[in-house]
Amino acid sequence: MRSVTILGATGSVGESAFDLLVRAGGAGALRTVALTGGRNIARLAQMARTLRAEVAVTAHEDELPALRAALAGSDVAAAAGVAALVEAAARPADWTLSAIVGAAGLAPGLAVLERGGTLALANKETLVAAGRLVMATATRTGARILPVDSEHSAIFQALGNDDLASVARVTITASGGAFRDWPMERLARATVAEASTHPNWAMGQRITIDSASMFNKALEVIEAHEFFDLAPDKIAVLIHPESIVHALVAHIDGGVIAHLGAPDMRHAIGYALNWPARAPLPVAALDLAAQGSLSFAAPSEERWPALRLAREVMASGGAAGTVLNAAKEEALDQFIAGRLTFPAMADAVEAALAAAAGQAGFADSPTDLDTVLHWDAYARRIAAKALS
Ligand SMILES: NC(=O)C1=CN([C@@H]2O[C@H](COP(=O)(O)OP(=O)(O)OC[C@H]3O[C@@H](n4cnc5c(N)ncnc54)[C@H](OP(=O)(O)O)[C@@H]3O)[C@@H](O)[C@H]2O)C=CC1
Ligand SMILES: CC(=O)[C@@H](O)[C@H](O)COP(=O)(O)O
Ligand SMILES: [Mn+2]
Repeated sequence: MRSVTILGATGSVGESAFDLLVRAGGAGALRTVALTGGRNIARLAQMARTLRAEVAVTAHEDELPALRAALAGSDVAAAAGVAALVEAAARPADWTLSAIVGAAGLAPGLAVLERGGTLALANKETLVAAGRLVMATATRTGARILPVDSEHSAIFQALGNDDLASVARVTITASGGAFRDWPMERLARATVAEASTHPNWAMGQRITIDSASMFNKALEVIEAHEFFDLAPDKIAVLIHPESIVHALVAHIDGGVIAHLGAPDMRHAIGYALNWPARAPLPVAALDLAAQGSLSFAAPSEERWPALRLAREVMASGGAAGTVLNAAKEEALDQFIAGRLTFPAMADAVEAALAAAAGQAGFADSPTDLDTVLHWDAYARRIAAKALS
C-alpha cells in the first residue's frame, strides 16, 4: 500500500491534497504516515482520524494538549514543535507533500530530501531561501522533487522529455492579483482585506497578498531559476488575467508548448501524486469556446518592483534569495498587522537586500541549514528596523 505524508495539511493546498486522498479511497487505499498543521487543531485531528494517520503534528508546542484532546480515543499519535515536524517528515513515506507556508517549510522539506524521499513541493520558499542546498541535497541522496506550484508543474509538464538545451525561454503567467487595474497612487491606501482577494485562485491569505504585490511571481521566477537551473534571462513573466495558461516553454526552433487548465490546484497536486502516470482528476474540463478569449500583457516593474528585485536577486546569487524571502515575510507580517502600507513592503525588502549586500559571506550560497537560518534571521531584523 502506498504511503503518504502531508506537511501543512490544514492549509489551502493541504485541503486540496486531502480531497484527492479521500477521493482516492482514503485510509482503505493508502497509508497516511503523518499530517502536520499549525493552529487549526480541530481540522488537523479530523483529517488525521479520517485518513487514520500514524501521527498528527502541530508546529506549536502550546497546542499539544488541545491536539491530544482532539485525538483522544483514536490510534493517531500526537506531537508538537519544530523538531516533531522534522521528525514526521523524516519518517519513511512514498510521497510527501510540502504545503507549509513560508520558510518554516524548509527544515521539514530538507528532512524528506535527506532520507531520499519524493517531495511534492508547493512550498516555493524552500527553493527561494535555499535553492543551492536543496538541489544539492536531492542530488546527493537521490531524492526526487516534483513541482506543485502551478506554473512550475506546468513547465515540468510542458518540458516533458525535452532537453533543456533546446529551451530558448520559459514564461510563467501572473494574474496581476487584486490590484492589477488600480491606479498606482491608490496602492498606499490598499487595505489587508482588499489585498486578500484573488481574481481566480482560492488560496491562503499570505500567497494571495503576495499575488497582489507580485512577490509571489518574484518568488516563482527564482524558484524556476533554482529548480530548472535556467539562466535568469531565459525566464519571463507575462500578465494573464484569466489564469488559464500557466506557463509556456519556447524552444530554439520557434515552437512554443503552453500548459493550460482551470485554476484548480488539484491538477498540479494530482499530477505530482500520480506521476509518472496520469489519472482522472476532479478538475473542470477546459472549455475554450465558452472562455472565448485569453489576454496577455507585459508586466510593469514600476507597478510591481518585486519583479525587479527578483532579477537583482538572481544576478546577485549567494544569500540574496534567503534575504529576499525572509524580508518579504517580515514585511508581509507588518502589512497584515496594519503597521505598513502595501507599497512599503517592497521598500523594506529592498532595504534588507542592500544592507545584506555589505555583509561578509553574502556572496556565498548557503550550503547548510544553519547558514540559511542565519541570513533569514538577519533579513527579518533589518526589514523590521527599516520599517521602524
Ligand atoms: N494556495 C495555493 O493555491 C498555492 C500555494 N502555494 C504555496 O504552498 C504553500 C502553502 O500555501 P497555502 O496552502 O495557500 O497556505 P495556507 O496558509 O493556507 O496553509 C499553510 C499551512 O501551513 C501551516 N503552517 C502555518 N505556519 C506554520 C509554521 N510556522 N510551521 C509549520 N506549519 C505552519 C498551516 O497550519 P494552520 O492553518 O493549522 O495554522 C497550514 O497547514 C505556500 O508556500 C504557498 O506559496 C503554491 C501554489 C499555490
Ligand atoms: C496557484 C498558484 O500557483 C499561485 O502561485 C498562483 O499562481 C497565484 O496567482 P498569481 O498569478 O496571481 O500570482
Ligand atoms: Mn504559482
